[in-house]
Amino acid sequence: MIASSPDAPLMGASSEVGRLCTVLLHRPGPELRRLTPRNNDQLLFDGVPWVDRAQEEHDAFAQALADRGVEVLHLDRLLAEVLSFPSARAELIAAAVDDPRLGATLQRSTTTHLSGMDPEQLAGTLIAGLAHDELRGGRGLAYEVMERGDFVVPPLPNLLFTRDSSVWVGDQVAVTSLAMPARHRESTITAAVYAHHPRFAGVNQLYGAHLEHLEGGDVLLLAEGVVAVGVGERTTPGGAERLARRLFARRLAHTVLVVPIAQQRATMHLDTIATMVDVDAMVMYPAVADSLVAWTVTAPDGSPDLPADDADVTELAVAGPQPFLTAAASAMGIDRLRVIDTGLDPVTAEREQWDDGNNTLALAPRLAVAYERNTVTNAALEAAGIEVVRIAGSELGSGRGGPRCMSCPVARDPL
Ligand SMILES: NC(=O)NCCC[C@H](N)C(=O)O
Repeated sequence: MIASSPDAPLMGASSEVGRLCTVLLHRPGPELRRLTPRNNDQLLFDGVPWVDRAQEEHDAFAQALADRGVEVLHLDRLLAEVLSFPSARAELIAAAVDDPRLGATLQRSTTTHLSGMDPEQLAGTLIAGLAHDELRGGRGLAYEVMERGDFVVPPLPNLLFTRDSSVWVGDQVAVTSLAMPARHRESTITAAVYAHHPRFAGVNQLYGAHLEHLEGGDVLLLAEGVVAVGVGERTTPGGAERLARRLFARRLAHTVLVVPIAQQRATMHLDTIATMVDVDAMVMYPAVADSLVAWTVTAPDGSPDLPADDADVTELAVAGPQPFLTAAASAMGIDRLRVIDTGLDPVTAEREQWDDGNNTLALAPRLAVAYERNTVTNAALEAAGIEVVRIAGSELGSGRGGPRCMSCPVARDPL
């Protein structure tokens, strides 16, 4: 039986750079072995990774965090633990078969199959998926018509990128609403873990998987009370607006900067082009540094008591657009937000942006984890006084995500 620890540290985060205390990771497993040249595009990978090496790289990432005093939580273990609770099992099995491809008969036989599993097996199957030929006792028209290699329950190879399916703001957690069909089910897992695991007992959920699309990679906590939200391929303006209302209603932020980003794979999230490495510094793709703009959203004047989360009648105050760097510095109350460039020349910058050179994970002010391959960006970071913890990512990077994407901070010290 699992129990919450009375010694568990306080949870929550109010910045990108406060000392990282606890982080949620997911070690890639059998779900990555499902990737083939036929399905990798649909499953949002740019290739077919060498899984053993990806696991070694991830283990080294987790170790680098642990070596610096960070408590590492593993999503698959938390999931297996909550699957000992009947309500969590029922929720997650229902989510796994909630797929219009299946039809009622196959949904029933899949539910029966999954219900017979112990928590460990069920956690493994919810993540790695269930192929047609692994389903004993499958029935129904859809089952007959499917090919042997088809998935009754598709795998979740992008669970590796724990950043996107939940994000903490203050002491609350936003379970997000992922835009791409290949990732929808991920947030049913994070929602169940936060709702049922004793470790998170009493934590308020700030957002939900059924709401407008919002992904954690688009949410940057620039400073206490100041949240930047990228809108583009993944997060919609509607998602940014809903999050802003909720942050204001719960007094978790006073300003939300809404930042349009190009709707393309290379810039799928705001954290693919910029991340914080110090209280007043970001590493940023230089090609966007001058053109990036922000709309500044604040709670309406004279509303000290915003009534409830979704008081949709409340008009938010919206100003802009302004250059992002100007709007951010002003909201953060600093003279200037310093920018460290990814790359040196435009071609190197483009290559290192693609390889997640901007996607750093700060462990504390001026201490960040980065992929070793981005040598020019890392040298620029060091020249600017940032200590860089280098990790290998040749295989992990084939999913197009770096150290920030692969981590969800659960607790950071306040600055
Ligand atoms: N925050 C991030 O940029 N996460 C990386 C997500 C990569 C994943 N293959 C995706 O396309 O969603």
